[in-house]
Amino acid sequence: MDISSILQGGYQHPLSRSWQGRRALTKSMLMYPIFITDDPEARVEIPSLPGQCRWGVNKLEGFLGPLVKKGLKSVILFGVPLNCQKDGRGTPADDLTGPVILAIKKIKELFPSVYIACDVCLCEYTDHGHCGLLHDDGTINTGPSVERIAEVAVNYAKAGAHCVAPSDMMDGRIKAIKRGLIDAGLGNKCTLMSYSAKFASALYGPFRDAAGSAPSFGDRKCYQLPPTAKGLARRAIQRDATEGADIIMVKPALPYLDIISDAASIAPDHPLACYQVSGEFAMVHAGAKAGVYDLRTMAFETVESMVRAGATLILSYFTPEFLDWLEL
Ligand SMILES: NCC(=O)CCC(=O)O
Ligand SMILES: [Zn+2]
Ligand SMILES: [Zn+2]
Repeated sequence: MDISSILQGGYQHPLSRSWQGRRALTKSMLMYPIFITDDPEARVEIPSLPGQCRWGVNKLEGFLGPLVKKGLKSVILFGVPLNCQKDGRGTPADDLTGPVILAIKKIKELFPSVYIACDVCLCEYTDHGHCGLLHDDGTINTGPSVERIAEVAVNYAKAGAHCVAPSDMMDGRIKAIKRGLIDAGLGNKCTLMSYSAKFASALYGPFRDAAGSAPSFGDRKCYQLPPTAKGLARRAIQRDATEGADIIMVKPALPYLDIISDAASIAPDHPLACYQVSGEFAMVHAGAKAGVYDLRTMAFETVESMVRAGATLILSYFTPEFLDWLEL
């Protein structure tokens, strides 16, 4: 089967079907990013992300149960391995006994209605903290990086993930992952959500504290997009749509509303996601704490601006609050 022939990966689940239409903000448009660590009993607060914790798999029932009751529809999992041997190729990423694969299975068993996406990247699992494999001189080695990232994505899909979401920004990974899913018989069973336009932003700081994924040297400017690069973002969105992405994502969200709007016109027939990242969430909280505005009003204003720009799916740490605030 050819890559461009596969559409069913994007609507195999009732929730991913709902993302194929456009509407006002509802609970089903929110995807909650959660951090899973390898101590099964962990519940460790993340100081820079108010109200967010690193969770062990044995705590997921107590954590997610009340949210599912309030209408939580989907989560995106980030692995935070603290007790594993990291190496140059991110071997622990798809360890069958690692936190992500265990959490996929646990959440499926406990909450079969919850749609499970997995962030796919190597930075949490490599000893150098970069998102791909490196040459000896420290630059990205694209071919083997793409191969490894596709392997991890397919292994998450095999473990039962409804959606795999590569955030590494290596050229060619969307095509390779789609090919890998098709070859594994999962092309029509797993959604491929591409972090297509991921900018090298100052807003990822709290996430890097949470996930322990700051690079040990250098930065990510050679693979994440320069904040001024509207043209590159448009080309990346176009390319990923052509390479077989089922959902396009823009990240961060608030400083890049123009890119969200561009994506909506470049790929009008795809669901469009945006990620209100850790630094955006922390900013909304900090402003509210300083008395600049009301937290709830500002949370709505930011997320509704993303919907207005064209987003149909929003990854947000405010998801638990929105489940209280929204009727539907
Ligand atoms: N792949 C995830 C990130 O790089 C950061 C997200 C955030 O700052 O919330
Ligand atoms: Zn990464
Ligand atoms: Zn990342």
